[in-house]
Amino acid sequence: MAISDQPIQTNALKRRGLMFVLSSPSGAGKTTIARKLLAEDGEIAMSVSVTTRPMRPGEVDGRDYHFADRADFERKVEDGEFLEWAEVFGHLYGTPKAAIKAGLKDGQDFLFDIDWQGTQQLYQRMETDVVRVFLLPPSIAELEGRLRSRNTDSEDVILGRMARARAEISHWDGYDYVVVNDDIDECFAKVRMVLEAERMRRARQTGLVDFTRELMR
Ligand SMILES: Nc1ncnc2c1ncn2[C@@H]1O[C@H](COP(=O)(O)OP(=O)(O)OP(=O)(O)O)[C@@H](O)[C@H]1O
Ligand SMILES: Nc1nc2c(ncn2[C@@H]2O[C@H](COP(=O)(O)O)[C@@H](O)[C@H]2O)c(=O)[nH]1
Repeated sequence: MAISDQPIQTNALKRRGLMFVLSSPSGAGKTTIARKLLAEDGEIAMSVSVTTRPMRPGEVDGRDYHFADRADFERKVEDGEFLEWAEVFGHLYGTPKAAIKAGLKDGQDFLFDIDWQGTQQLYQRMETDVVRVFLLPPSIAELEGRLRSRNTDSEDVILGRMARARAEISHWDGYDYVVVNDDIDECFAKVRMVLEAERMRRARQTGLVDFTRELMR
């Protein structure tokens, strides 16, 4: 059998990882979709942010966030340890730089649950690695219903999140893909399609040069 007649191991082709950003107004469902993606896709890992906000019941330090106090966070900003950072709802949130940069080189994909400010900063710094997906709720009433049924926040916090919702929605045009999260399964399927397609971008598939050279030999 000639070399070029052997089965092609396309899933073994080397590629650079990507930074998959999921943003939405608070309560639209990005955490829900992110958890499904992490459970069902073995090639993507969560980028775990540093935050100064208090831990919620059920959260685990190092898994959901790296929890830090303000002084520690500000020191990390000074030391240039973040790819991006922002203040959201009165607390600081930031993306640690070192692990992400090393992982991308090794073909690791990262999932980001960050807001529009962080997305803009990431895009400015790492444009070609970033894929930006924005989730919208089917309606404002449904958004409020989801925040309430989540049962994690006080009335004041819920009102604060609702007050910011319209401003957050106004950033929809800073994203590459926009998906309405009405039915969870449908939304998830669409988000997954975007991820699969983006993995096949020619520029990310660093193994294509050798592979096509071999095919053409
Ligand atoms: N398509 C959907 N239909 C009904 N409920 C949903 C849907 N998607 C998410 N939810 C529910 O809505 C609530 C809010 O979802 P989630 O916590 O994922 O939002 P979020 O965008 O991550 O919010 P935050 O920015 O505040 O972390 C959760 O209780 C979740 O189970
Ligand atoms: N710019 C960044 N935004 C972040 C980061 N991590 C989370 N977030 C956003 O904060 C709000 C609130 O999150 P919550 O977990 O406290 O409800 C939400 O919009 C997240 O997307 C980050 O590293 N950078």
